[in-house]
Amino acid sequence: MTDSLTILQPDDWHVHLRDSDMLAAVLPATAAHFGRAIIMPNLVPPVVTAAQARDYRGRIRAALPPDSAFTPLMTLYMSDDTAPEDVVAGHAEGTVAAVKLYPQHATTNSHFGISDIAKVYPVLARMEKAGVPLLVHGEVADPEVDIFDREAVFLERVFDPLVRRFPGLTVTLEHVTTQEGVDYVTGAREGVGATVTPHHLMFNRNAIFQGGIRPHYYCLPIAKREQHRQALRRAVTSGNPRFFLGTDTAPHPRRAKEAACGCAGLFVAPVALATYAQVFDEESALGHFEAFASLNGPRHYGLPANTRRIVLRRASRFVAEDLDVAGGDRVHVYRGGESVGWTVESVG
Ligand SMILES: NC(=O)N[C@@H](CC(=O)O)C(=O)O
Ligand SMILES: [Zn+2]
Ligand SMILES: [Zn+2]
Repeated sequence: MTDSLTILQPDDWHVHLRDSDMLAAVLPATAAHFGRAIIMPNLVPPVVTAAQARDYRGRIRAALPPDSAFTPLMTLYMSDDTAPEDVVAGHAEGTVAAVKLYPQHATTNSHFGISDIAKVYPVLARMEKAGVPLLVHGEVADPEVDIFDREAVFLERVFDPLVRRFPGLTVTLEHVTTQEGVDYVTGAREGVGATVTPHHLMFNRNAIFQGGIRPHYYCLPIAKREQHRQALRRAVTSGNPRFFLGTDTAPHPRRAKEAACGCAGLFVAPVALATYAQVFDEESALGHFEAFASLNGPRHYGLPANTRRIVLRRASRFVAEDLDVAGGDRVHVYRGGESVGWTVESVG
C-alpha cells in the first residue's frame, strides 16, 4: 500500500475565484496546492475584454501571499459582442489564455451568455486560426429540456456541430458529468478534452435530496445518476489523456446557498486534491493520478508541465466546516466537518 505519493505539481483547469473580499478569502486554498489555474470570467459584470482580464489578473496577483509562485491564467467571457481582434491580441500578449462559452441562462451569472451559437462563429474561426482554446459550459438552457438531460442534449445540438465546424480549435468540455459526455470526448477528434470535478466523482443526485433539500450539494451541471458517476470514475482513472483536473471550485456565501432560490456551486478547493487522490486510491489507480492531475491538462493546452513537486500523504485530516470572509460572510467548505484521508504534505 502506498502511503505517500510524489507527483509533479498539479494545475487546476477550472476555478472561480470571484473578487474583492471573497477573492482574498478563497485564493489561498487554490494557490497553496496548484501551480496554475484557469480563472473563470463570470464576475458581475463578466470579464469580456482583454483589458478587464488584465485588471482582474492584477487583483488576483495583489491578493496572493508574497512568496506565492501561483500563476492565474485568464479567460474572457464570450458575448455576442466579443471582438475577434481583442481576443487574438490579448492571447498574443499573454493576457488571455482562453475564451469561455456559457449558453445564456445555463448557470451562475450566465445571463450575459450566448443566445445563438452561430452569432459567434466568426470569433471561433479566428480563435481556431490563432490557437486560442475554447472552454465550454456544456448544458443547453432550454427550459423544455429536463435538467438531468441538459448536458447530453447540448452535446448533440451544440457541441458536436461546433467541434466539427472548427476542426483545428482546442475545445474543453468543462465539468463533464455524464456517460454521454465521457463517450463523446473519448471518441472525439484530437484537440477535444474534458475537465472532471472532484465532487462529481464523489456523489450522485441522491445526495441533493438526502432526507431533505441539501443546498451544499447543488451545483451545475447537477449531479446525475450513479451510472454516470461510475462512468466519470472510469474515465479519469483509465489513464485516458483527454480527461484532466478542473475542480470547478465555486464559492458562494452560505446565505446565498441556504435560500429559497439557492446558488449553484460548491467550494471544493481546500479538499480537492485529497478528494481526487481518494478516488484514484479507491479505484486502485494511483498510478494514473499524476497524468490526470499534472500532465494531461498542460498537454491539452500545449503548455509545459510544472517542474515543482507535491507530496501527498495518506493521513487523516479534519476539514473545517466554514471559511470566513471579511464582512461577516461564511462559505461552507465541501466535506467540511468530516475527516479526509489524504493530506498535502509539501509543495516545492
Ligand atoms: N458550477 C456551478 O454550479 N457554479 C459556477 C458556474 C459554473 O461553473 O457553471 C459558479 O460560478 O458558481
Ligand atoms: Zn460551468
Ligand atoms: Zn465553473
